[in-house]
Amino acid sequence: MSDLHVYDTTLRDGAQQEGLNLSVTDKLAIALHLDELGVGFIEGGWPGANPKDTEFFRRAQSELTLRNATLAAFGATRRAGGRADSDPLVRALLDSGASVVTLVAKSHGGHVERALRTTLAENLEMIRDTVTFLRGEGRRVFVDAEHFFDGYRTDRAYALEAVRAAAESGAEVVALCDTNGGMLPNEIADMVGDVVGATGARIGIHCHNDTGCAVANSMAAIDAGATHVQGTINGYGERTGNANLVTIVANLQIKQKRDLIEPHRLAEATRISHAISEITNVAPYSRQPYTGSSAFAHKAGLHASAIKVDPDLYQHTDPKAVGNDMRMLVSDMAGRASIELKSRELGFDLDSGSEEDKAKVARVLATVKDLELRGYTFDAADASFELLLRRELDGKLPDFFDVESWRVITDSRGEQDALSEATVKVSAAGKRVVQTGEGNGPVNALDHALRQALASAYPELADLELVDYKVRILDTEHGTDAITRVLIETSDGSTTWSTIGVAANILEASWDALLESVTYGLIRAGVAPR
Ligand SMILES: CC(=O)SCCNC(=O)CCNC(=O)[C@H](O)C(C)(C)COP(=O)(O)OP(=O)(O)OC[C@H]1O[C@@H](n2cnc3c(N)ncnc32)[C@H](O)[C@@H]1OP(=O)(O)O
Ligand SMILES: CC(=O)C(=O)O
Repeated sequence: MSDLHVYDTTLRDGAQQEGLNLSVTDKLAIALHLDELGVGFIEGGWPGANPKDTEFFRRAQSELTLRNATLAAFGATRRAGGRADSDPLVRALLDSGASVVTLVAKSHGGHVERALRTTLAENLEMIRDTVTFLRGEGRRVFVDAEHFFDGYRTDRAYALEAVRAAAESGAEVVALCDTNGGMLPNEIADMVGDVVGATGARIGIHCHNDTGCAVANSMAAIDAGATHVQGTINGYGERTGNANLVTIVANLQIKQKRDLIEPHRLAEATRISHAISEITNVAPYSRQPYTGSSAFAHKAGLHASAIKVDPDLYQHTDPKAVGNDMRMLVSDMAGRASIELKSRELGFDLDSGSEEDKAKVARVLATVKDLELRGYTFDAADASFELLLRRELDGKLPDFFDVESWRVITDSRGEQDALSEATVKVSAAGKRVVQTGEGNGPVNALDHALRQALASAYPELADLELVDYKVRILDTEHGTDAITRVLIETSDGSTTWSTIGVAANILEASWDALLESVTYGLIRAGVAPR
């Protein structure tokens, strides 16, 4: 295994992201995921700065069993003019019970004078005193040299003195921080190379993504001699975020063949990245390198036709290495190969080379292109594509129910919120049902009425839930005559699927998407028409 430290700061710097708010229980759960991923260090927060982080470290001592990682407590050097042994925040670091303490220290002369409002000499003394004290108390100490690169530009000698002060006092690592995130890879490489040579200290790197270069900057620093890298899961962090640690690890491990974490752990990266998104309640970024749902999704027909021969022709690596999957997207950019591969993904073999299969593929392709011209978008509605495919292959879909009519009214009374009421008339399992349903909007009311009407024939529908509803007006030049596209996302508790409806009338488009959602749900549940 490589001796490069993989240091995660999701629970501290990641939690500095706007809108991201973690409870102690959330933090404990995320720590377990990070440990499973195989990171070396987990920075849990700043004990003493807020009761939540203090509580996290208290509970971690009895409730958190880490198999791979070491927990680190983050804090600052002692206050100017004080003493480390009596500084309440430094003492809180000791009380946290963490065996590793990471101290943020100033390394930029301008910040010392303007933000700390103390002298350059006193700042060096704050570093020495705090590191020495914590080392004396048996802690491993890492130092985060804040604003290092900006400081190096304005006063290289002082920036290096700060690194030496930390290292000579016993800091095991001095992580150079691009705190404002404004650096570029070539500058970082030069500066890190210089610091490694000039100080002999073990150097780490901590980058923010304000230039969109956080990962590239971290990689450049490692190339230049850094042996400790900090980052966060999903690139969470203040402003535009921190370096995405999974991207860095995957790059180093897959592209540069450095053994950082065991391959079976890297193969859990996509699942863990998404599991952490669930806890943070921040929607996963689909275009995230390696772990995003679009990271290995292919839309263009030419790509699909080459991928049919060999996936490596249009993929930089095997998605399985990070636990992701290749996906085919079907749209008006599809070709025959896209349909064949997507069908295979859905469990239909249209790839035999027979004339019959070729004709089916051509028919599906023509239908997709025609519908896309009329406003459909199947790459966002996988379930509707599967229904289209089944319709084309079997001639029709299973005859679960017949719709006689539907109607919806919305009324507003005085100060009360507007309420919608829908009536649907359907036949299923040999019975005609007239059912009303209420909702806070017309689609919600239609969804309730439809599923209640079908409930006795298909109790399986009770598990379905409409989780997202998106409307887009196409061709807005025509004002109210424009076409409406509705995408509905439905969940059965374990899986979600998307269906589409397109019509001049928003309710008709919504109704069509709802019917597809229910039909797909019944097929998925393995139900036969009753
Ligand atoms: C670059 C980074 O992201 S570092 C991590 C930043 N994270 C956070 O700030 C989140 C947690 N912070 C907090 O809860 C609070 O800011 C606390 C508890 C740390 C301090 O709160 P307060 O005592 O109310 O001080 P306040 O936040 O206004 O100012 C910070 C103080 O720390 C001092 N300080 C800043 N950096 C350092 C440092 N590296 N070493 C020592 N002191 C420092 C500042 O000069 C200021 O001192 P002052 O009170 O004498 O003016
Ligand atoms: C320490 C830290 O988070 C920074 O300088 O960005």
